[in-house]
Amino acid sequence: MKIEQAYTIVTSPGRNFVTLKIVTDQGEYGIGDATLNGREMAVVAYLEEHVIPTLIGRDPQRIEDIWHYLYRGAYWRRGPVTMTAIAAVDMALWDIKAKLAEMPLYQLLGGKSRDRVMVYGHATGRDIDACLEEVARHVDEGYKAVRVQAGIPGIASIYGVAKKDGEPYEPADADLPAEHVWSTSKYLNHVPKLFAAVRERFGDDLHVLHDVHHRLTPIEAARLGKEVEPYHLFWLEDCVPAENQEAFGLIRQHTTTPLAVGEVFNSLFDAKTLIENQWIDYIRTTLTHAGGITHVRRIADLAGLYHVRTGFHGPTDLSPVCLGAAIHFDTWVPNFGIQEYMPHTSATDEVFPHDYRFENGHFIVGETPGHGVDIDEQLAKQYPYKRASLPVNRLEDGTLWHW
Ligand SMILES: O=C(O)[C@H](O)[C@@H](O)[C@H](O)[C@H](O)CO
Ligand SMILES: [Mg+2]
Repeated sequence: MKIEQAYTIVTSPGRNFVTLKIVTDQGEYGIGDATLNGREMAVVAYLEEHVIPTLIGRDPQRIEDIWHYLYRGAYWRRGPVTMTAIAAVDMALWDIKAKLAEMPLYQLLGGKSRDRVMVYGHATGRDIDACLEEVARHVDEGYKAVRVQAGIPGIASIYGVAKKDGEPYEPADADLPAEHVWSTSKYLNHVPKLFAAVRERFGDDLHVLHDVHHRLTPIEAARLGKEVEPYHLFWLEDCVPAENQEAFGLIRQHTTTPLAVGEVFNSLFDAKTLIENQWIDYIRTTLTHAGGITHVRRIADLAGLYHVRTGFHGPTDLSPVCLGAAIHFDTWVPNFGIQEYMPHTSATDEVFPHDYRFENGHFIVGETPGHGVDIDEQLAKQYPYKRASLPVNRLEDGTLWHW
């Protein structure tokens, strides 16, 4: 069996998605997600110019060999563009292999470790009251876990909070990056009040999470972790930028609040020190941005040795192809923690027909051979690519900060 053809499909049903389709000489095909939010066309160019021409004629069943060919063979290792391109190939090849085996992907990985996959949804509001209403809506819809992000008095625009209450949040909202103003002290003073209000209204059973989105220093993160300890967060996410993995050692010494990190990682080596020192509790790296199933499986296996569980990234800027494959992975992986879930628009769901379903706060994996997600290429053509950039943050004095 040979790979006969491979091509990228760029579509924007509300937001941009990049999909790689690989077709064999026997007519079987697989698809992989190659979406890197705000940098989509860099991955398209990498795939079209450097990856696809080397795939033609190869045996699609040799997933491991193709992975190493693309990783080692490039000489230039790692990086989000390279690893997203490799991930798309890997996901498409696992899709093909599972279709050939006539099995849903989770069976090939080792079968079910659980019947359903717990997810967390996003509650966001311009102020605490609006945010609590959104938490209530999620609880009514059956969610067992909710991420809570509220506007901060004195900060006009902040990550995770929609411009208007009730609207879906979409960060890549401008052709060129919007500029926001950030104040660490206003943020740190407000967040504990938010979680006090959440616990007072919803009691102890609901799992609550919070995303700091990389904006603190280690000692500030330690303070926040300590101050929210009484509210028993499921996790505190990305409390500092993580290029310097040692920084987490300091945070860990100060707080028992569980720590999650890794949505921007693209390699096992981004997480190795964090995992081996047991400085984190959840690893968030998902399939699309870190070399696909083949590589993320290695990360999860290492994590399992150190009591670190998975908590895959799942915003709307990963396509249903990534989400579908992730649900298979989540259903199998022994050290599963939780799966992030931001519902896609109905236009996106139509372009990407899928067999996973949401039920009572959980995803239920489908039984279709492969990863269970397809793309309607005709419909995809109706939504042309439109450049969209993520915002940047500046401190009140104008210094460029982390967004
Ligand atoms: O926890 C999350 O879901 C993330 O922080 C996202 O919302 C990122 O900001 C987005 O993926 C950037 O493109
Ligand atoms: Mg995040």
